[in-house]
Amino acid sequence: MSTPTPVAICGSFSFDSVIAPDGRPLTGKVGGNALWSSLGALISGVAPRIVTVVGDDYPGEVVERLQSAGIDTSAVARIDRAHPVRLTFAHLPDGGRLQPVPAHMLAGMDAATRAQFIDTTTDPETLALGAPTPALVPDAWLDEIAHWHLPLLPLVRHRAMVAHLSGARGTLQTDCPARSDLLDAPYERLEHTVGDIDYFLPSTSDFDVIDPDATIDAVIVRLRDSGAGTIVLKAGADGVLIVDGAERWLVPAHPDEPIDPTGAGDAFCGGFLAGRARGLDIVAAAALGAAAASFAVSVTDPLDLLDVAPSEVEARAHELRAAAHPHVDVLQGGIQ
Ligand SMILES: OC[C@H]1O[C@H](O)[C@H](O)[C@@H]1O
Repeated sequence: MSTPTPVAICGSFSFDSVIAPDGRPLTGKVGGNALWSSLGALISGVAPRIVTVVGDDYPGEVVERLQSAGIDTSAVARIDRAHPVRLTFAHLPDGGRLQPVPAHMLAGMDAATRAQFIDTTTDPETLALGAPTPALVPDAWLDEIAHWHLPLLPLVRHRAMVAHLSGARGTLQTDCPARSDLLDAPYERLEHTVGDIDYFLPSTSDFDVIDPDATIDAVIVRLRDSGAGTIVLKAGADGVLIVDGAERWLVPAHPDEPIDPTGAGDAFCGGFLAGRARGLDIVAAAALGAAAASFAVSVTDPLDLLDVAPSEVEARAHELRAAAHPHVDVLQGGIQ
């Protein structure tokens, strides 16, 4: 493997309470899009640097274990208040996901468990408190980092970070900004930034909010008309659709019965980032991301990914790369 170039991830850490697909409540888990995507990169062979914010009740052990595993946590900022980002997810047996968990799904739980299912992200102010700001990015990194990743951020923060990092040396990949911020005028809001993003990594559930009545092709065409570069569309169990210039590829998902799908999309983004840092072509990078995601769905505690050997991820990525194929249907009706 050639020496990877340095990568950085600027996103959130969180506490998550989840209803797993089998109905089990899993409460107070450490999580966050920056945590899952960093671990996705790590098990894909590249230790990233992280920019994030943690509250004073966030377990110090998490940051220490990441640092010991080779992840640079020097730009993790501690704030003097309770950790602001708490999310709740219900993963449905059919692969769907609800966030926050609706009240009727909490009805049968005891009071202590139910109390863990408070979701702070319905308040955009709280989400922004836990999100990184441009000022937290060390100046030296603007020259040193070859590839940046921004996981989901509130729209205002996403814009500020894209503006800051598009002037940096490295390439920029981002997830979709928070869907709740796109509802009124999704294309207009995305138009501000998509032209500055080298690799845009939304999911089909983002597309459902961006344009619920349109086909996947129609959304892609519209985003491309707005200046989007390469689009890498995460489609859950249907795999990943890559639209890169005139080329379209479909990378299948590894067939797993997920124990807890929380973090899969972010682990994909981390693996994809690692693949690019390792100089892989875009299809191989997506296969690496899909392999990382398949390990993420098999754990409930993200830190269990520290026990996954990059060679295991690599082997699975090879299988997925071999099964990837050019995808022409996107021009005719999408992958739905
Ligand atoms: O990818 C899932 C992660 O994104 C959100 O930030 C949640 O907190 C969760 O841990």
